[in-house]
Amino acid sequence: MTRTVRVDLGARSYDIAIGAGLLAAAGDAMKAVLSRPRVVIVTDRNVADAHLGTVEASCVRSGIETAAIVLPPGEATKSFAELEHLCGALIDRRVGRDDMILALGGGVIGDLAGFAASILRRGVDFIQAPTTLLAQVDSSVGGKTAVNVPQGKNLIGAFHQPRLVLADVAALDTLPRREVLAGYAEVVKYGLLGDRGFFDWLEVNGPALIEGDRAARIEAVARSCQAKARIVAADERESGERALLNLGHTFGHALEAEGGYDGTILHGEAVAIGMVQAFELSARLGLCNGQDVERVRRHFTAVGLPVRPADRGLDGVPAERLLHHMAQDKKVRDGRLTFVLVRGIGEAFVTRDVEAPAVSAYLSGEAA
Ligand SMILES: NC(=O)c1ccc[n+]([C@@H]2O[C@H](COP(=O)([O-])OP(=O)(O)OC[C@H]3O[C@@H](n4cnc5c(N)ncnc54)[C@H](O)[C@@H]3O)[C@@H](O)[C@H]2O)c1
Ligand SMILES: O=C(O)C(=O)C[C@@H](O)[C@H](O)[C@H](O)COP(=O)(O)O
Ligand SMILES: [Zn+2]
Repeated sequence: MTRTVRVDLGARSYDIAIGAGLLAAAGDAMKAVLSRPRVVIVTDRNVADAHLGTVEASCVRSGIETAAIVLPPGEATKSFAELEHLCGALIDRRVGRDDMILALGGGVIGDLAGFAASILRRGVDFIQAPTTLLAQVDSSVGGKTAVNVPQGKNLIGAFHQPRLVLADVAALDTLPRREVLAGYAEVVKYGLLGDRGFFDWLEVNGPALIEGDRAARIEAVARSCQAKARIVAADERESGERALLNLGHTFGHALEAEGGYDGTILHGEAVAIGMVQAFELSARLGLCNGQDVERVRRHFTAVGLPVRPADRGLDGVPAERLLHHMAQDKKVRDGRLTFVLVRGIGEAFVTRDVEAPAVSAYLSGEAA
């Protein structure tokens, strides 16, 4: 059975369909949002090998013409160079304002193709068909699109909402385990930021979900999308509450920049470590009790996620270097860092009241 979550954004509202086998029926599902029967599919080599044929065959059955652009896999593809290459390829295929771009892949493809769609001819529609757990629970929803630059993550981008999201959990059957775990970190994020009951549920059901249990995956994707859809509908452009979705990301993005986007550390792994750090800093500031910090650390460790920079060989990075990366964070206001901290599991909040020396002391391992 397909579950549907609506993202309520007035004229830019859209549905997220969640179920098993949706890629095989993508043609019919997309028809309602196409101006003409043509879709240009942007994907990466791994996803093309596993799923492109299924989507193309479905489009043929539905009378939709397709063209495919296949990019290299990995975080390095979310770059200016690949953006230029992709825009050129879309223009060569004469993609116009009445065409539809289909982002078929993980967060890298969704963020890059979505950004290309936002700037091509000043805006072309796109559909997200997320094929990683991370993309199904997070990146395909909410309209943040971007590329990375050497100075930091997602620093060049735009808000551009998709017209439809097709989250086929059957596509996750071919996803490598390390990628499943990285996506799982963003699932846990929803529990940690605002839903203690969901975290309780994940402590019980997380291991089965990771092993491939379909029902658990559908439930986790649907609950995550419901949480994200509610926050995005309330604060589309991140002027307030949406910043909660950045829990763990101020620390995590600094680690990713240090890692050089070469696979040393995956986004979800950086977010897992970053969330533990947000809990540890909160406890150090007297905001959160130590039992909740330990519970988060224990759950991540139990499922096989990293909990400290050393778990990905990123220990020993000087605190000043990490703070230098954090100074590029999009949440900085008036030169002050903004942190998402916690009063406990399910109780995150946004604050500008943390002084850089306190963060530096924590990152340097100085006694509290
Ligand atoms: N826009 C947002 O709101 C948002 C939210 C969270 C993360 N992100 C971004 O998402 C990116 C990470 O996305 P990701 O974790 O999906 O990584 P990814 O897109 O790099 O995909 C991970 C790997 O899995 C492969 N893959 C994808 N689907 C597959 C499948 N079904 N079977 C086999 N292999 C498959 C890919 O080729 C790649 O090698 C980061 O750049 C992060 O910043 C954006
Ligand atoms: O959708 C959001 O808002 C998020 O913050 C979701 C994050 O998981 C995601 O990694 C996002 O791309 C980070 O945004 P950024 O603005 O910090 O680059
Ligand atoms: Zn993220």
